Amino acid sequence: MVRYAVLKGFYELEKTIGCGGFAKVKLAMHTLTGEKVAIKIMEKAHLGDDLPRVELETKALKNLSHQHICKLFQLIETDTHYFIVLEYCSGGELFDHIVERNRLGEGESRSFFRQIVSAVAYLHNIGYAHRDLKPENVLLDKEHVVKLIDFGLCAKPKGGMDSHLSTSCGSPTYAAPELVVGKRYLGSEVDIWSMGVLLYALLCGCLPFDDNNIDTLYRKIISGRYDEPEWLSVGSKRLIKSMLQVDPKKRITVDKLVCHPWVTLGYDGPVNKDSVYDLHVRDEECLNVMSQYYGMSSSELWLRLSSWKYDYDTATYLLLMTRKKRGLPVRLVTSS
Ligand SMILES: O=C(Nc1ccc2c(c1)CNCC2)c1ccc(F)cc1
Repeated sequence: MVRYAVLKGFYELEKTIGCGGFAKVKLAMHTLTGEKVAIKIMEKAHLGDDLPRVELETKALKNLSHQHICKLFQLIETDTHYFIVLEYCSGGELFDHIVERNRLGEGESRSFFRQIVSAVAYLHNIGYAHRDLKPENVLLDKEHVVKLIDFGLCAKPKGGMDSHLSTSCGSPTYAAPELVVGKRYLGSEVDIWSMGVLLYALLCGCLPFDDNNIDTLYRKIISGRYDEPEWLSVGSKRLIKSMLQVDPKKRITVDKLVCHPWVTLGYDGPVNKDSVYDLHVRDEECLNVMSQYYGMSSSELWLRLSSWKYDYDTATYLLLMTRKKRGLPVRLVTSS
């Protein structure tokens, strides 16, 4: 097991649970709370021009607090590595869940899709676009609640959500036509297209546009033509069609999506895009447990925590709050 000195005593590293392009994700245990976390480890020397993505992701994650977005607990930088400590999503990738079952029924697809729409609507509402929505970036926690990850390509256009972007990014298979042809595009519109691809994958168990040859794949995306398996209901076909519109101006908007008839069928209303958490809430019980351990007053400890340095104290506090939300005892593991 490769040891990282900076983590010693704070996290116990366990197995590798993911290997992305420039990052490795390892399961770990936060020593003071005993809680499982996922640590995204990146070697600076291997990052090259991907370095700005790390800064973008960490900057975004510090501002995001939503029940369907993977939580950031701590940021660690050494001379040679970045470590991003995140919420562990023990249910793994939604993609694997779909493949295991071949495809999902409408009810289960709708449940997952509503959670994805909730997270994306929240992002757009605060001025972010994800820009890399794909099944691999939709994880499930142990209760199979959706958690969006990988904000390495998200954008917060300076001019707000109505100003165009031009960086070509994301995976071609899920990329909108305007992105693929290199036109300037709106982050919100490409996210809608990618969610259309995600919904298709949920309901059909395959991708609407797929080909091993990249040029053929581009041609399929730009054509906007895809198969409609016979098991798709009229309602789901209509919704997918409204999202996979080649002309971004004809594409459904997220405000229409949250109250679309197919999305709300069987539910008592539109998708709730608000976060159920406030970003930096003061929780007396968690503060008391930590202040006893640190031998200082709650107010003194809150003074340190409320600057949100995303250091080990931030991680301890946020993980105690996670335990509390799960109805687990709010306690620290003092015996070493
Ligand atoms: O928890 C994560 N991944 C994860 C967790 C559990 C399992 C997997 C990935 C994949 N195999 C099944 C079990 C995870 C969390 C945050 C992140 F940015 C990247 C990955």
